[in-house]
Amino acid sequence: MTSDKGLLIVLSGPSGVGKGTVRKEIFDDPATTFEYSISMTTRDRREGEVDGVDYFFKSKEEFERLIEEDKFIEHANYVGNYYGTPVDYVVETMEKGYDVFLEIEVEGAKQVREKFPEALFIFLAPPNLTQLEERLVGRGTDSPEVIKKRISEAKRELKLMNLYDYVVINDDVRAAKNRVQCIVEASHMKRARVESKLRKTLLEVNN
Ligand SMILES: Nc1nc2c(ncn2[C@@H]2O[C@H](COP(=O)(O)OP(=O)(O)O)[C@@H](O)[C@H]2O)c(=O)[nH]1
Ligand SMILES: Nc1ncnc2c1ncn2[C@@H]1O[C@H](COP(=O)(O)OP(=O)(O)O)[C@@H](O)[C@H]1O
Repeated sequence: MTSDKGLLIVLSGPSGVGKGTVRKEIFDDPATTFEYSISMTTRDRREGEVDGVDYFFKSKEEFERLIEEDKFIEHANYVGNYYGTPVDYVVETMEKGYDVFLEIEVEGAKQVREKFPEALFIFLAPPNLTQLEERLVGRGTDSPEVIKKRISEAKRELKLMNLYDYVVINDDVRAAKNRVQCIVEASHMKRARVESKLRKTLLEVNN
């Protein structure tokens, strides 16, 4: 039985759909009880970002050494930089009984599914491709060529959404945050019900 262990929650989806925005909304809510796993990356620190808060910023050499040492649950090369989820923090936090939340791109989520099939996988989807493109343009961080590439990548990624446990449409940030929180609550209730049934069956078998 695993009831003492925390749940691993994975929020993923195409670039520009609003993963970072929804994640921030979730963690700005004092009612949120899950722990955020801070990723490691080799990308440059942006203005206002703090090492150890937004990311652990690493050199390429250091990141590759950590890959060699098997220190990641998953890692991916995204637009020329490495991103990865540190294994120790996630495992230790779940062992203590806390839920751990990952906000990662689609390739990384695929790797997590292989290692933690019991995790909760939530795909954040745009209301439509036009709005996805508008968000990428509106964010102002990518050139028109990069946006074109991200849209074509998004079309491929959207086809994978049926592999997830839940799809949340990010039409409104607050609504999407609420949906994610409800899904986590529901998953806890479902897990408790399954474990209670298992316990009953075990009692019957043992008597
Ligand atoms: N696979 C993986 N992806 C990550 C991780 N951390 C962040 N990402 C994803 O990497 C992508 C780029 O993140 P970032 O450079 O912060 O840019 P932005 O989110 O597009 O502003 C986003 O889709 C994040 O969800 C991680 O540990 N592993
Ligand atoms: N529900 C929403 N409605 C309108 N704009 C949104 C919504 N969610 C996010 N955005 C905007 O879309 C852009 C991309 O969001 P971001 O969180 O950076 O995406 P991701 O982390 O998935 O790449 C940002 O400019 C953000 O303000």
